[in-house]
Amino acid sequence: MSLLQQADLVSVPPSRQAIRQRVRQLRQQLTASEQSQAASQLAEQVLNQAAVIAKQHVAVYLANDAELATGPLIQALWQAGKNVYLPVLHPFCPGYLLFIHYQNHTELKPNRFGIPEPRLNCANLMPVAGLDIIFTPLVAFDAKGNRLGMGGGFYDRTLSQLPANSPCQVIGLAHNCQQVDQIPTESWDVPLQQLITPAKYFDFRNL
Ligand SMILES: Nc1nc2c(c(=O)[nH]1)N(C=O)[C@@H](CNc1ccc(C(=O)N[C@@H](CCC(=O)O)C(=O)O)cc1)CN2
Ligand SMILES: Nc1ncnc2c1ncn2[C@@H]1O[C@H](COP(=O)(O)OP(=O)(O)OP(=O)(O)O)[C@@H](O)[C@H]1O
Repeated sequence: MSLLQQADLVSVPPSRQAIRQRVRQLRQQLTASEQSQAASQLAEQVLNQAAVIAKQHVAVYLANDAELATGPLIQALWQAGKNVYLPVLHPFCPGYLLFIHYQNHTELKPNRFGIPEPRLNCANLMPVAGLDIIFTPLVAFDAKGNRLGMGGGFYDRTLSQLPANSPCQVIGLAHNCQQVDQIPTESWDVPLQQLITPAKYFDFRNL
């Protein structure tokens, strides 16, 4: 075995920042047709899950940075009669998200990251604990359900508000190429219970 190979065996696992950079680059290389096929497959996968069928209040996101697109999923959820909510950056509690009811006619405005979000309106606000499912975006995940996001801690902070015995299910959505061997975790990370890619359903509970 060469010295180079030996060095490889003891090499430190990639850092969170290195994983972010590599996986963001990988998903940005998906073609427009791969993206749109993935988005349609996702909608089909999600609507077939027992975990989703009986649920009413579902938080989704609008894709940014080559994330798995949710257009077809949102249409399918609406068609199935579900209430759909989108994350909005909290105006007074920095780093937290609020969830706002999203309907066909809802006006959207880009937030400071350029991601479209509904206007804040108390009448359309759903408390986190009132959601049945929160579909989260993410940059990378591993086989244990660890989740790495864009680095703002928005979902980690917001999900940490859920009571320990909450029936709300936290389900990651990602392209297949976003799975990595191992994510180095931090104390504040909120792991995923389930994750859906266009090809596969992962259940990380009772691992
Ligand atoms: N689609 C989607 N919506 C979401 C999230 C997300 O990850 N995806 N978020 C999940 O938390 C929140 C927003 N968090 C974000 C954090 C960083 C960047 C981002 O693009 N960062 C740039 C630097 C931009 C800047 O500093 O102005 C970068 O890292 O290149 C985007 C969203 C709420 N909504
Ligand atoms: N529950 C929390 N309370 C306070 N700070 C937090 C909490 N969760 C995360 N943070 C802070 O947020 C910052 C970013 O966290 P991290 O890199 O894990 O975000 P991320 O998972 O990539 O992003 P996101 O959750 O928005 O998708 C960290 O500096 C961390 O200290």
